[in-house]
Amino acid sequence: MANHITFIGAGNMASAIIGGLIDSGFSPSSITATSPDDAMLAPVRERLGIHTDTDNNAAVSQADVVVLAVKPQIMRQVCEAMRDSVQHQKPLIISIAAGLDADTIDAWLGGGNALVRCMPNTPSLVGYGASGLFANARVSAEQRDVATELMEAVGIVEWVEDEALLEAVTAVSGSAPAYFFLMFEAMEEAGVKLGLPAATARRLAIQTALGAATMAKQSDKDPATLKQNVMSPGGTTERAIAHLEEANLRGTMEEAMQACAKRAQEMAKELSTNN
Ligand SMILES: NC(=O)c1ccc[n+]([C@@H]2O[C@H](COP(=O)([O-])OP(=O)(O)OC[C@H]3O[C@@H](n4cnc5c(N)ncnc54)[C@H](O)[C@@H]3O)[C@@H](O)[C@H]2O)c1
Ligand code: PRO
Repeated sequence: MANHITFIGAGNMASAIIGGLIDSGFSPSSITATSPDDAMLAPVRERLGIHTDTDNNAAVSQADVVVLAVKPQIMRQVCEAMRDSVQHQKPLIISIAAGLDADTIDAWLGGGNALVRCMPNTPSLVGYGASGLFANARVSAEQRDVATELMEAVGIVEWVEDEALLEAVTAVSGSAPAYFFLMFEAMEEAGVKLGLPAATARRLAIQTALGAATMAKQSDKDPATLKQNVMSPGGTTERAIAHLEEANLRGTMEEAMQACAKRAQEMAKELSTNN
């Protein structure tokens, strides 16, 4: 594992990853998080016991891993302002920013960097994250292991060898928590129309999703078989599933995920040229 990890940005995703690292035994004294606003850093410092700094360059100068966790729209200005310290220190760079390709970030940091691009998701906050990772040619096998260990602290990790596949990862896991939250909203609304109190419908829907996901993860049966096991011939589930198939749920999911991946592509273009 790394000796010292610096997080540039101390927001939702950075706090989630830091929390996971500490829970998995990484020493808080080996972690620094930065933000220009010390008022944002105080709760992180107090809750997690890590170092904080309002100076990105000072924080980079002691790190062997630097995680870029600021919003994509300000990434260029943040990277260019710490270019000299990155070039001097040569840490492993891990960017979790959506839609910014490895070469663009590397160039903003002065070039020649070992850089991993990561697409995490918000369930990292509760240790159930799913991250897709891509390494540029300068990343060593040991640095890959460091990145894997870092992101496995908050969930599962899948490496892709073609950077463009991070767009697919964004569609399948990065943005996908929102698809399930939409499903919870819809199920709660429908449950209320069927007469249940909203809180009851919500609790039942969420617990059912948790149960279904846990079964799908633990079972050696594929999702189609698990689905079939719920569907008694001529029964209630068969009727509901037939309705979802007729309404083209599969086609709608495909279109939504294509739109997501396309937007990731557009963002990469917009952010690398207009940033
Ligand atoms: N939220 C998601 O679902 C999600 C999923 C995948 C990837 N991401 C990526 O994660 C990154 C962070 O997202 P987030 O949701 O944690 O955002 P956030 O707004 O919660 O956190 C951003 C942090 O950056 C800090 N910051 C601003 N300017 C800075 C500067 N000059 N130097 C250092 N820190 C600075 C802010 O104080 C804040 O703590 C983004 O690039 C986003 O694309 C987010
Ligand atoms: N949230 C970010 C977005 O919606 C990136 C993946 C999840 O752009």
